[in-house]
Amino acid sequence: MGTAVDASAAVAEEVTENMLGGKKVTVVFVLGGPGSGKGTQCTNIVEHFGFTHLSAGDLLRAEIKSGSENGTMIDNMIKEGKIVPSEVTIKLLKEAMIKSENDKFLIDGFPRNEENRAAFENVTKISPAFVLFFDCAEEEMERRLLGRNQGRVDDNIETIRKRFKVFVESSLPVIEYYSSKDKVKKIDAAKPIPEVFEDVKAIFAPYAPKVE
Ligand SMILES: Nc1ncnc2c1ncn2[C@@H]1O[C@H](COP(=O)(O)OP(=O)(O)OP(=O)(O)O)[C@@H](O)[C@H]1O
Ligand SMILES: Nc1ccn([C@@H]2O[C@H](COP(=O)(O)O)[C@@H](O)[C@H]2O)c(=O)n1
Ligand SMILES: [Mg+2]
Repeated sequence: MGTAVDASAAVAEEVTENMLGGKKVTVVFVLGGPGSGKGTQCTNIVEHFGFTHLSAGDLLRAEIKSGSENGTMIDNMIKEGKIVPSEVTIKLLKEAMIKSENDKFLIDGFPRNEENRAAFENVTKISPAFVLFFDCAEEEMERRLLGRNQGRVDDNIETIRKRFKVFVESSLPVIEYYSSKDKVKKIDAAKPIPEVFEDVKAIFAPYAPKVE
């Protein structure tokens, strides 16, 4: 009797694990300091491994452009390098995952602080398969951001310094949290782009689409 109950509980857990919008999803969090190369490598991962890339920053910038009621607040937060309240960002991520036909997601730049992490877990019940952490020195990240030339309102030296401070004080503890759960795969992101991708590829090999 005890065994039967245990077995059905295990099955139920498997069925409900990481379910969202009626599908079982795989989520990889992609973290690293501003300019560490998260977006650049996500583009490569999408091409080679069939994931959908959801950048929290891009979703927030799209929300500003859409004329949403939260637009002014988000714009002010981004200009100051501050973290937008979790409910706003999680709503955007959740909607994007449900709308997508894919079931494998790279969530780039999220969770950025403990509030992001705990709220995402509470709202979605999703745990990441792992956390990809792009490790890079501030000096190199600063050089990259100042040379990015994509017209971002936060790519100026004052905001960059604020973003570095937020990363150290609020985002590194999230990486430490997942590290304590043995979920972090750390990449040396100071290397040239193709070399970083070689290291990324080794990690994603188990997720390669099957060739029929
Ligand atoms: N390994 C690398 N070596 C040199 N330049 C790089 C490398 N990776 C990315 N870059 C360049 O650095 C800049 C920042 O890269 P990217 O936008 O991917 O960083 P990010 O981590 O997404 O930053 P943010 O958190 O600000 O969105 C871009 O101009 C990109 O071309
Ligand atoms: N979880 C997040 C992610 C981002 N932001 C805000 O967007 C800015 C830009 O993010 P990028 O990942 O594109 O660099 C970031 O500095 C924050 O202001 C956020 O609030 N929460
Ligand atoms: Mg980015």
